[in-house]
Amino acid sequence: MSTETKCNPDLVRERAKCTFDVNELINLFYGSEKATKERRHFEDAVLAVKELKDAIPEEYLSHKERYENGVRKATILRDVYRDYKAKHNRDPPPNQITKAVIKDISPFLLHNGMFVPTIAGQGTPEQQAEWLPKAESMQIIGTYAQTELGHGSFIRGLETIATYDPKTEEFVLNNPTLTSFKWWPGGLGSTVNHCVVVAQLYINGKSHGIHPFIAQIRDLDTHKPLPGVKVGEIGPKMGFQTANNGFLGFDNFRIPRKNMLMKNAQVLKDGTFVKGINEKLTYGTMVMVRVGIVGDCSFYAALAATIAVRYSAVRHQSHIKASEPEAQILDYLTQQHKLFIAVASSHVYRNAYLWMEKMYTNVMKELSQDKQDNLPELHATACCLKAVCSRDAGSLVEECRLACGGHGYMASSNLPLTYGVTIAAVTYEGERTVLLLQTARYLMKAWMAALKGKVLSPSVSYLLNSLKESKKPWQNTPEGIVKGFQHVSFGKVKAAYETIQKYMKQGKDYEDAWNLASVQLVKASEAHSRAILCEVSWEAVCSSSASPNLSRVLQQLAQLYLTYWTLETSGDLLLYSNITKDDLIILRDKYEELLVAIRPNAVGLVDGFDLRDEILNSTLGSYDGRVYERLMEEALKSPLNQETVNSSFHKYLKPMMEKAKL
Ligand SMILES: CCCCC/C=C/C(=O)SCCNC(=O)CCNC(=O)[C@H](O)C(C)(C)COP(=O)(O)OP(=O)(O)OC[C@H]1O[C@@H](n2cnc3c(N)ncnc32)[C@H](O)[C@@H]1OP(=O)(O)O
Ligand SMILES: Cc1cc2nc3c(=O)[nH]c(=O)nc-3n(C[C@H](O)[C@H](O)[C@H](O)COP(=O)(O)OP(=O)(O)OC[C@H]3O[C@@H](n4cnc5c(N)ncnc54)[C@H](O)[C@@H]3O)c2cc1C
Repeated sequence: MSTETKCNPDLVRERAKCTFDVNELINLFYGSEKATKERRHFEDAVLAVKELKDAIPEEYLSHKERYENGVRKATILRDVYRDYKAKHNRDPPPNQITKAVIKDISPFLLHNGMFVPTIAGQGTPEQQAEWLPKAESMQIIGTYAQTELGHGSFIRGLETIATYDPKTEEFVLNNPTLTSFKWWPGGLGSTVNHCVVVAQLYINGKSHGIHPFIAQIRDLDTHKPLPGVKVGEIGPKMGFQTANNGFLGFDNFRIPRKNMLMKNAQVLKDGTFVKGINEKLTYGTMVMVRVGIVGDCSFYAALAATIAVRYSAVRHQSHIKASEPEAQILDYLTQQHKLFIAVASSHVYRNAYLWMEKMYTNVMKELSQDKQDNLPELHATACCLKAVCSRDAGSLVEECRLACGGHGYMASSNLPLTYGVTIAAVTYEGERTVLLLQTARYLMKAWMAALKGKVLSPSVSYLLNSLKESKKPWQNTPEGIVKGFQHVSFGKVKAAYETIQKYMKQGKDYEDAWNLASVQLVKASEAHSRAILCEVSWEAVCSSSASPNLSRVLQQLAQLYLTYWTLETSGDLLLYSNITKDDLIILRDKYEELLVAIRPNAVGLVDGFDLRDEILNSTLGSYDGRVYERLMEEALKSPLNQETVNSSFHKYLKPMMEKAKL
């Protein structure tokens, strides 16, 4: 963290006002004092590498240069990770320092994030022994190639074909149509030489569904595509410019039998297909990544909030009272309304992520003992939390950007890029609506079980309680609000179920009735997610080991989240809970009181995310608050400012002006 020697005086004053120990918050947020120390130590090691610093901002580079610079830095970063591991005999601690180096998305994201985990999760011990050492040491570089031009959401509809040839004991990979071409995989464009390819398995003309295969697609020495492989990059996008997303097609491309990842299903030498215990285990990597995305949402909300809150403390505009100097924009209640929800949401997502991570670890342990009972709950919960947190986080980042006025539109604020990256998660790893409908399937089943009085899984057990408690009066307490959100979810689940029944009674089949009820089903899933987020985050705050000073502020943040969403969804609460208009007025006042109570700690709270200037990468959000100086310094880096007169003057402007005289 930078020193306060040249700090903007407003920020110095803000920090002096803070009522809690910022270091305590940092340690709590990241797990412990030791975790903070180790993370900072690793970040120091990365930032000490001079070659990782960019000479000019990436925005001035061409698409190609930007990618090449990304690969250059990703390889150096990889060395730092390797050296750390060799020295400390363990992986570096969880950190976000890649953001300080790559800024956008690493071309190795899919290698580390999905290629290696898929081998680990879907490979047999022999396959793991063969591929993991090479992949983990980067002797080979891979990606996860599932989505195609024609299909992303509906993966049973994928068209890439893997036909088993028992004579040679090989699979023959083919992409028979344009729509079957793989499209999107990160790193595929020009970086990787291997990939996990998800393809339809055919044996003796019979389809056996989709399975993961490892294919080497480029020569390890020349990096040229191997014969039978057509591969390239898909071009510029809204964000993810350095992720190197690519396309891929195979033409009678052969891979050995052992390259089908066979932890779940197997193909024996003679072509016998051995089914796995549950074909959905093939989707396992996606579940893992969806859980991780909830944690990413916490980071992006924290990053945007840090930039916007610090900027709002430094920025003065207009007067609250005519007799007083221009106010810090952070003093406007409307600004607090825009920003504090981002601070609060980052904590909520963090707690939800930790809760989901525990659920994931438990289910993985159970699966290793062939126990699958809790897999549907894990899948349903990961789907809806990923869907809701990513959409909300995208909106929060955009709100933080707008809250920075014109300067928020500058690339150098880092808010436009952050928005592009955050919002991508609404689509990748399962499109939002599609995932919410997966959760709705689970909710409908849970509802039917509730009607029969059966015991429900913990995350939906409130459906049974709500059935019993629906007559109890509303309570204006955090616990009462949590119950209120559960009642809303209960009401929406019930309504969606009854709508399906209504259509079926009218003669529709279940699928059509489902489609006709699907707007309600999506809303029921959203309400279920909100109930989980509220319950989990409130419980986390209540059971935290924080000191009284910090605990007070964390409770304020959690209550802000609960109250914000109560007011945002008041119509639903009026419909489905026993809240009254008077309760809503009390809560509106409470919300405004919370904004005022949080205000003195706003800067301390974002300092508590402990995001270094290099990670923030923002002219507006740095620790010292030198906003205007940085804006000018960055502007002066523009290539257009490296010459007094640009050649376009002589080529175009002057001739135009002279023509105009004639
Ligand atoms: C490191 C960060 C990298 C970020 C870069 C991005 C990478 C990517 O985007 S990779 C590509 C990601 N792609 C997707 O996420 C595709 C989304 N689609 C799906 O996951 C599936 O197609 C589906 C789940 C939407 C539907 O699958 P389908 O086979 O058609 O299943 P049904 O709808 O018929 O449901 C059957 C049954 O299976 C259960 N189920 C589905 N998925 C899972 C799962 N992962 N785990 C456990 N169970 C699962 C589902 O709940 C149904 O159960 P029942 O209701 O009991 O029948
Ligand atoms: C930045 C980024 C990185 C990515 N990286 C990878 C990667 O590394 N590897 C990889 O394999 N893939 C990757 N993807 C692809 C990604 O996983 C898919 O784009 C995603 O799963 C959505 O699928 P789709 O594009 O087919 O959307 P579609 O399904 O075509 O969605 C279009 C619309 O149709 C609606 N829709 C579709 N099906 C239904 C339904 N059943 N019911 C109701 N509505 C429906 C959706 O709600 C949406 O509104 C990436 C995508 C992005 C944006």
